[in-house]
Amino acid sequence: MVQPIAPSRLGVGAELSLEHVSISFRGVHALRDVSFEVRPGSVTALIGPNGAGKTTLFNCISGLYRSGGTIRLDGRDISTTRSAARARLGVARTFQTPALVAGWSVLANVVVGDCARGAAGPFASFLQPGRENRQARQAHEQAADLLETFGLAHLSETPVDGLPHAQRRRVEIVRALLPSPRLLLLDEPAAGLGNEESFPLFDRLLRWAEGRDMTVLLVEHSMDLVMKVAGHVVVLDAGGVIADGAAEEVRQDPAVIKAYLGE
Ligand SMILES: Nc1ncnc2c1ncn2[C@@H]1O[C@H](COP(=O)(O)OP(=O)(O)OP(=O)(O)O)[C@@H](O)[C@H]1O
Repeated sequence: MVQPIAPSRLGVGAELSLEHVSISFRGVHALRDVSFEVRPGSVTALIGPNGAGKTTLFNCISGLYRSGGTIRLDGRDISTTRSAARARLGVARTFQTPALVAGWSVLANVVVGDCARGAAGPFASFLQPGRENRQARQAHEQAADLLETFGLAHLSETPVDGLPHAQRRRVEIVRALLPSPRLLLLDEPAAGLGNEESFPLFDRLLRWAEGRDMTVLLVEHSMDLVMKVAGHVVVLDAGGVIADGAAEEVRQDPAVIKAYLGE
């Protein structure tokens, strides 16, 4: 099922391309020789049993971990680019457990996502007085629009602390969308949600993404959600890719069934 891509073709026309990505922690090979591509505008699911290396791969793509191998965004090698710079290039992510700032309102937590757009550096406000204010105002307006789209407008001024899990999850996704990322990495967005919550959330997300050229890479344990939204599925097991293809094919792949269910 895993069809190796010829090295000369790697990265051509792909939004994200991983070539021989590897990382070890004190002798444990969390990722070994991971190579696959994600097409522009697609939704790709990254699945695999617990400990397969999915979150580690997200940490490598977003730049939290430095891995071996090559990571390309739209053909550009970002393997040694710092995580803040990757964010400015359009890589956004969410975390397995929503990482929100305690004590801050929903709106404030979303507006923080705008820092990924601060590409101009510290001299920008000196060279263009008023620019920061304009940018902050724009970020607030866009955040308010997104909160409306995702059904959170009525909670705008509410501190995030007491919100139910499903709403915290939505706030984190909205924050990741604020800078209009080109590549969105979603780490288990349906964890703790039933289909009745995660399906409408994805309907909104995919409707929002239409016409925005956003590519989504999704780590997800809910196969219901994977089958609903992902055309392409990559399966990791023990740090290596064991399958890479169309969702329905991958689901029937004996190597995948064995990885999940054992012999
Ligand atoms: N910072 C780290 N230090 C040491 N080991 C790590 C570190 N990060 C990940 N690992 C190890 O790498 C392996 C892969 O972990 P990872 O969290 O990426 O798996 P996962 O597929 O996301 O699992 P799950 O589905 O349970 O979230 C595990 O053996 C884990 O213990």
